[in-house]
Amino acid sequence: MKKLTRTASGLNGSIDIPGDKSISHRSVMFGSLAKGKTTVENFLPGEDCLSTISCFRKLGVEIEQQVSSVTIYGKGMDSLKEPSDVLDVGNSGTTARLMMGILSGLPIHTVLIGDASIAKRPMKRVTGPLRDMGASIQGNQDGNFTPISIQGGNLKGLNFVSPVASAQVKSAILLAGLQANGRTTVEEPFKSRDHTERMLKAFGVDLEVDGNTISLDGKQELKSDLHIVVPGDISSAAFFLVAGAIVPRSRITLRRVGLNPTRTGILDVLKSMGASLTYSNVTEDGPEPYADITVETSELKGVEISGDIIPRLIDEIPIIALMATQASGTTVIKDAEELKVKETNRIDTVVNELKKLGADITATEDGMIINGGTKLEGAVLDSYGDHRIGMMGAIASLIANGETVLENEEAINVSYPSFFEHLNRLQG
Ligand SMILES: O=C(O)C1=C[C@@H](OP(=O)(O)O)[C@@H](O)[C@H](O)C1
Ligand SMILES: C=C(OP(=O)(O)O)C(=O)O
Repeated sequence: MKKLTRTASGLNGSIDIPGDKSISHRSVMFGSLAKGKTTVENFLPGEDCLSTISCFRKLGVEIEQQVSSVTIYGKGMDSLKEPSDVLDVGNSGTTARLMMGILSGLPIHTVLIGDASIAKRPMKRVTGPLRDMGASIQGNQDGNFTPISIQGGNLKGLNFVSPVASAQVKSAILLAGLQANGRTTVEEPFKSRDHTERMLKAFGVDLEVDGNTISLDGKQELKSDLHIVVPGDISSAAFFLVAGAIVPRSRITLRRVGLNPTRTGILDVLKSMGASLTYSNVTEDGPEPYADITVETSELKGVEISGDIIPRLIDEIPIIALMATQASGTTVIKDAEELKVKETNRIDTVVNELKKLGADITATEDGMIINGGTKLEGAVLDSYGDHRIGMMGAIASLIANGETVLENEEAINVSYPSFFEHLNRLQG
């Protein structure tokens, strides 16, 4: 339980945004599949990414980790060994689904488990197509839920049209395709984050991207000796971007924020709502662009958020909803039913927690409607074990009258272990 209070003097100063979670996971995964050494700088030492390291260590990969510096001594895909223990993905959907793609291509037997939240997240979206490629997969409710066991190997390429815009689905199928006989193609309805495509290319994989369709030939090797610099996670920066915009008398700079266009929906929304943002030190020479972003207290107005922008800001919807409570007019969020299958049902948990603070917010089938301009009152909030709901509550406390209590705040360690340290620094 954490007691939090309103910030009187505004947020000021600057922080280095910790490494991107999606890119950190992939650096360990692809480094483990490559032959040779991969070094990673600004790795995110969050619990989710530590789960990925632990899974690959159990598969026999030597990985050194000192906080945000990681070295992976890969020996190629064929060297991954059948583990004597289950692989525990903890709270991480990305670890679960991408691992399933990798494990399906290997001639070994593995069992994947996770925490109580993972046990409720649908896996058929990956186990279905992986079975079609030839993997033998068992699991609760016909392979939809963990525990899931996989006997992989001897896959054939697949032409897969995904019903959801999901980078986890896309990546899982491509990682299986990399080990399959023949060509694999994945098409998605809208473009989801493309870190897998960018990093596989950096590892020397030949892959073709045509709009929302990605194809690759199987039996390709990943080249090694790569040094990966992970940019700051825009999904973590989002909490402070919104805090800077809604807390009176604020001006903060967030350093080296990743600006991959498949992730910058939050910046488009901040801009259309009227937030003041300035960019400096823009760096575009690596596979992933990044920059420093300065945000100041701003007058905000409500907007509609729907369609192809949704996958570009899916994890930012909780904090966008809080921002909308402080904007004039109404904000409508549509086409976001994927929120229901995250660490919690984020339509329900966002609406519940913001209502406790006095917000005028209504859940809909595929999103929420927020009437803004509300003065929030302190309340007892819960993260429900969902890091993003916890951080939304902590940022809300900065503008709510009186005291706010946050239960289960430790969930924040999943993606942002230094969150409260950064918040204290900006509070001065
Ligand atoms: O591939 C990834 O790293 C992720 C993809 C997204 O999930 P979906 O693929 O389920 O949309 C996102 O919500 C998650 O935080 C990370
Ligand atoms: C949905 C998330 O992650 P994952 O799917 O990897 O658990 C998230 O970080 O908000």
